[in-house]
Amino acid sequence: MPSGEPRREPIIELAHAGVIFATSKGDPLVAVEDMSLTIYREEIVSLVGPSGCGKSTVLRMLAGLQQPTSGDIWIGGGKTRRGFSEVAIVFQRPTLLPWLSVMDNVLYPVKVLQRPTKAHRSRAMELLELVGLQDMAERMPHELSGGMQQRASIARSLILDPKILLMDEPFGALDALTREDLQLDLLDIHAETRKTILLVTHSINEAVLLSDRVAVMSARPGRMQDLVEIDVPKPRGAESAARPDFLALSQRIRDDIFGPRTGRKGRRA
Ligand SMILES: Nc1ncnc2c1ncn2[C@@H]1O[C@H](COP(=O)(O)OP(=O)(O)OP(=O)(O)O)[C@@H](O)[C@H]1O
Repeated sequence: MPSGEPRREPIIELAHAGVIFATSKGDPLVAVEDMSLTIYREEIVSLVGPSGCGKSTVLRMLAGLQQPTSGDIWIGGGKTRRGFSEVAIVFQRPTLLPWLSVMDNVLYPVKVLQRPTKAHRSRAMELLELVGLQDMAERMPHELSGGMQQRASIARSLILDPKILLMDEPFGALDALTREDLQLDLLDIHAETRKTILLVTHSINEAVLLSDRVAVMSARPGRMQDLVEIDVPKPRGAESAARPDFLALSQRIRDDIFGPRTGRKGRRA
């Protein structure tokens, strides 16, 4: 590392982590095998790979929702999570509680722990501003579009000030234009909050646009296949996708997943 560059501090470490499920038939299913990856504080890392390769399983391990059956996981330097504030997760579907207003949904994680204070309310309002929903605080979830609901979910995920945001295909259920909008908003949210973000996505373009590094997993059993440093200059925007370096990185990831193209018609090998 060149002198003068800040030392990168690991915040997530997967060391030879694996998960074997018992299927309903009783057979073992190796979902993730020998997965090692270090993620540094304030990074955005995307996890990509073929369907069923174990991306969500890795995320669930880091969220504490799935125990590794082999290997180890460290979060924030410890083997066990120290509290709610370390990790928050955003799913593909917004998962707002339909009987609570947007403000009360954002405050919900606080309410599970204690009575929200004035400071919590003003923080919730700041977060709603951050995601562009400041005028929607008193609305009910059904009055919001899908994109707005996902913005509210992102605001809610930040209310306990987690160190790490785990996002499982967070824009996968949105139309293409809303998706683009939220991708760029996520870059703004990251610039403001400096959270470490691990993003599972099926979109190579999204991974390259948003990430510092892209971890490519092999087909099941999922292992680390490639770790791609995304050195496309920041700040990035929609126009970044036309840059030759962006296109070359996207192609490398595509080749990792599908194999290189061969022949005049560009068929895969
Ligand atoms: N609870 C479970 N019991 C048994 N098998 C499971 C369980 N959860 C996941 N699997 C299997 O583990 C493998 C990995 O699943 P996972 O959802 O992690 O993959 P993924 O890469 O996120 O998939 P996708 O890209 O399609 O969302 C799949 O074959 C899946 O069927």
